[in-house]
Amino acid sequence: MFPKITKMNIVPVAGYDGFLLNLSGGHAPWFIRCVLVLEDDSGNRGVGEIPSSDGILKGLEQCRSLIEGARVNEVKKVLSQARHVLSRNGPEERGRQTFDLRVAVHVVTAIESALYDLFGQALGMPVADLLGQFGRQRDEVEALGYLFLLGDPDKTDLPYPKTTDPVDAWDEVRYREAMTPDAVANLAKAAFDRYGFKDFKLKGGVLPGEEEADCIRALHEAFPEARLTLDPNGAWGLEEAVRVLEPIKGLLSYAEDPCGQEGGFSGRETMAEFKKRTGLATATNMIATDYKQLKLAVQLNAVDIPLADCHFWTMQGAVAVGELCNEWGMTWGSHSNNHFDISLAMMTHVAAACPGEITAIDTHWIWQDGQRITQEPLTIRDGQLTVPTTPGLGVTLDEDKLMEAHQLYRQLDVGQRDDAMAMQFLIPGWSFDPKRPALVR
Ligand SMILES: O=C(O)[C@H](O)[C@@H](O)[C@H](O)[C@@H](O)C(=O)O
Ligand SMILES: [Mg+2]
Repeated sequence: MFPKITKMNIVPVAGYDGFLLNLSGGHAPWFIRCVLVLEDDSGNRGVGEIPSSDGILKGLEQCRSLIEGARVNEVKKVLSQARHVLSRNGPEERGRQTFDLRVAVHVVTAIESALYDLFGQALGMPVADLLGQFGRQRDEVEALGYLFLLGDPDKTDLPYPKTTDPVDAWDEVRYREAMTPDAVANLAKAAFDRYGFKDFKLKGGVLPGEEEADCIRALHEAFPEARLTLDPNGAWGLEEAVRVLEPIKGLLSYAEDPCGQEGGFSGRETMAEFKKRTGLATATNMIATDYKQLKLAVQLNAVDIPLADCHFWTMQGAVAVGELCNEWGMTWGSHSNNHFDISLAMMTHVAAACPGEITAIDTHWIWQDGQRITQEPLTIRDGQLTVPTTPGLGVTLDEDKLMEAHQLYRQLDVGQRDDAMAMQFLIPGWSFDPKRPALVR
C-alpha cells in the first residue's frame, strides 16, 4: 500500500524584488507566491509552488477534503476531482496583464506538483522520470538570462532591497536603475559572469519600441553569439511591431508577443500577420495559454514557440505541449514569473521531460537568487540547470526560511500582485494600458 496523505498546509509567502519594469508597470519591492506542503504517513513531504492571490488560496482550500486521506499514488484521481470542484467556480480568463490571472489551473498545478513529489519519493523516482509519455529526456536544462529595464528605487519611498555586501557584479547592478542600452548590456555582462547564459531575453513594453530595439543592439554588441529576444507583452500594434523589429530581425532568434489583440483582430491573428510580414519566429505566453487557444494559434500559424509554463498549463499539461511541439515541428519553451526555488525545480523537471529540441527556459531566479525556501536551491552554471536525480522533486524544505517568507507575507498584507503601485512615484496617476508601453504616457 502506498502512503496516505495526512496533512495539507497552504503557506502564502513573500520575498523581495527589485524595481523591474514591464507593461503592467513596475514590480513592488516584494513578490508573493503560494507554497503547498503535503505530508504523508511515511513521514515524507511533497511541495508545490504557484503564484498567490486571494482566489488561489480559496481554491486550494476548496480541494482540501479531496487531498487529505488520499494515497500518494492517486495523483490522477485527485487531480480530476480537483478540476471538477474548481470548475464549479465558473469560467476564467487570463486577462491582459503580463501575468496570468486564472485561479483553477494554478491550484491544480500546486496539488499536482506536491502529489508527484510524494509519489516520486514513494517510488524512488525523480518527477522528471514520471512526467509525460517518455519521462526524462535530458539531464541538463538550458535557462535564459531574463533581463529587465530597472526603475530608480530612490525615486520611491518603497523598501526596495539594496546590496550591502556585493559578492560580484550581478549583486552590484541588480537593484540599481538600468534604463539605457549600456545599462542593459551591463546587466547582461554581470548575469553572464555569474550564470554563464548563452541566451538573453529583454522584457519590453516599457520604453518606446525603437529604444528597446537599441537595447537589443547593445546586447548583440556585447554578446554577438547569444540568442536574443524581446518581449513587450503584446503592447505594440501590428504596424509598430513590424516597424520596430524589422530592422533588428537579424539579431533576434524569435520575437515574444510582439503584438496582440487590436482593432477587432485577436492576438493570434495579428501575430500570424506579423510572422508573415517579417519572417520572424514568434513565441507567446499570452495567446496560446490553453488547448483551444493553442489549436487556433497553430491553425493560423501564429506561433512557433508556445511558452508552456507549468504553473498555468500544469506540469503534465506543459509536457503534453512539449510532445505536440516535437510532433508538429514547433519548439517548446517555458515562461516564468517571480518565483522561489520550488518553482525552479518544478520548471526544471518539466523541461527535462519535453522531447526533442526545446528553447532555453525563462526564469526570474536571477532576481531572487540568495532568497530560498529549500535547503539547497538548484543552481545555474554555464547557463544550465542540472535535473535532480533524487526521488520526487529533489528539494528539501527549509522550515525556518519558509516561515520567514510566510511572516513577510503576513506583514505585507498584500493579496495580489500590483505593478501600478510603484509607478505612481514615476508618473502620478499612472494606470495600466495593455496597448501603451509603461513609460509612454
Ligand atoms: O514583469 C514580469 O515579471 C513579467 O512581465 C511577467 O509578468 C510576464 O509574465 C513575463 O515573464 C512574460 O514573459 O510575459
Ligand atoms: Mg512573455
